[in-house]
Amino acid sequence: MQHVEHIGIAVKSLTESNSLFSKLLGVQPYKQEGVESEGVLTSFFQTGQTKIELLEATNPDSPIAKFIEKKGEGIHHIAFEVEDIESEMTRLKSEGFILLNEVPKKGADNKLVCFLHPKSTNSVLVELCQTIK
Ligand SMILES: CC[C@H](C(=O)O)C(=O)SCCNC(=O)CCNC(=O)[C@H](O)C(C)(C)COP(=O)(O)OP(=O)(O)OC[C@H]1O[C@@H](n2cnc3c(N)ncnc32)[C@H](O)[C@@H]1OP(=O)(O)O
Ligand SMILES: [Co+2]
Repeated sequence: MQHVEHIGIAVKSLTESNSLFSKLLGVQPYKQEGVESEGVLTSFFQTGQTKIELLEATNPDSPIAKFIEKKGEGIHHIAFEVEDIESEMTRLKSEGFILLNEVPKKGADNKLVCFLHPKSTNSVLVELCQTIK
């Protein structure tokens, strides 16, 4: 695992939270991107080497909608940059971590991603990200 690539924050309104985080961070989001497969609209802020990813659900079945329904807005996941996502997935699986997808899937911000089940990571939803070259 390399650095923390982004921290994912579940929000009800991207418009409102974009404004709040722009004030908080002193920067504007550098991109907004929908990921239909996840039922999310994302907004990214660069904060040094790491990013803040705000996530709004675009349908009621979205993991973000379910999260907010159960827990309200807040930190949703931590994403780590990895060099080779497939070898990292193999390594983590052999270490007993539970992969939520067996094949890397297309995420936002030009990444291939995989998620680990929180029950195998001390209740922290972990995302692996590999930059698509
Ligand atoms: C990929 C695009 C973008 C990117 O960066 O590129 C994204 O980051 S998209 C982010 C949204 N997508 C995902 O989160 C995909 C992975 N998530 C899932 O598969 C589910 O959300 C899952 C399995 C984590 C939870 O599924 P579900 O909500 O259906 O199950 P439960 O509500 O029963 O939860 C089971 C258990 O997990 C706990 N939980 C749920 N979400 C989280 C969370 N974000 N962090 C920590 N723990 C979480 C929940 O409380 C339950 O625990 P229990 O003790 O049984 O109550
Ligand atoms: Co993410």
